[in-house]
Amino acid sequence: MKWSEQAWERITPLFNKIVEMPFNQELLNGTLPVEKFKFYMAQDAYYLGEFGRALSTISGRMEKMEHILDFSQFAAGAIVVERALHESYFKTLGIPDSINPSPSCLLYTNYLLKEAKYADVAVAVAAVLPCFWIYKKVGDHIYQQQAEVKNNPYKNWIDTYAGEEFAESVHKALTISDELASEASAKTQEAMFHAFEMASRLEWMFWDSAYRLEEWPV
Ligand SMILES: Cc1ncc(C[n+]2csc(CCO)c2C)c(N)n1
Repeated sequence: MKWSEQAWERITPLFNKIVEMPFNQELLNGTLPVEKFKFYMAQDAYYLGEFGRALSTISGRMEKMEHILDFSQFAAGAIVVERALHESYFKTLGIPDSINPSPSCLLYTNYLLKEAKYADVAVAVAAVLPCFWIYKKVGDHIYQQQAEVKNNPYKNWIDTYAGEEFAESVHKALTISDELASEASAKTQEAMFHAFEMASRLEWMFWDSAYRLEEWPV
């Protein structure tokens, strides 16, 4: 079995929980309170900037030229999405430009930046993979079901993760993960599973924190 197939098996119970989260259910049926969507958007803009930085770091650590190019294209993709958010949702929803990251957002981005810089590069790739793969799977799930929902105010957002271009990036990220895993020691493969599971858990926390409008306790 491929590394990625085993990795998905490990997070399947968590993925099922993610799909059932109130944030995603209400996004899908269009009833998500706009305050929660705004909070999510603002935090996601911060996330995307840091995610782009982590992808650039990984790009520079890659051995194969093709992988350097792939990861720099992923990095550019994340920043382009961030820019698009600013041009569309930030203006229409009135989100301020300066964003303080929530505890969960900061935990997630700092975890990715730490892995990108200090972990074995195969482990760093495993840490950024849930961002691609879980969004693709959640996006596909929501996209299929929302066809029945009329006038969903969140339709444009849902559509961004159901596109062909995004599907291609996910496929590339998966292929690279499996290639690096096949060249890695058993110990490194295990560390890759751990990073993949940790980042998947942090994806759950990111949605949960948006739904709770998470604040710093002090
Ligand atoms: C918390 C959070 N996690 C994942 C994504 C999805 N995502 C953002 S950029 C990118 C790759 C672009 O090349 C993907 C898959 C998100 N938006 N927010």
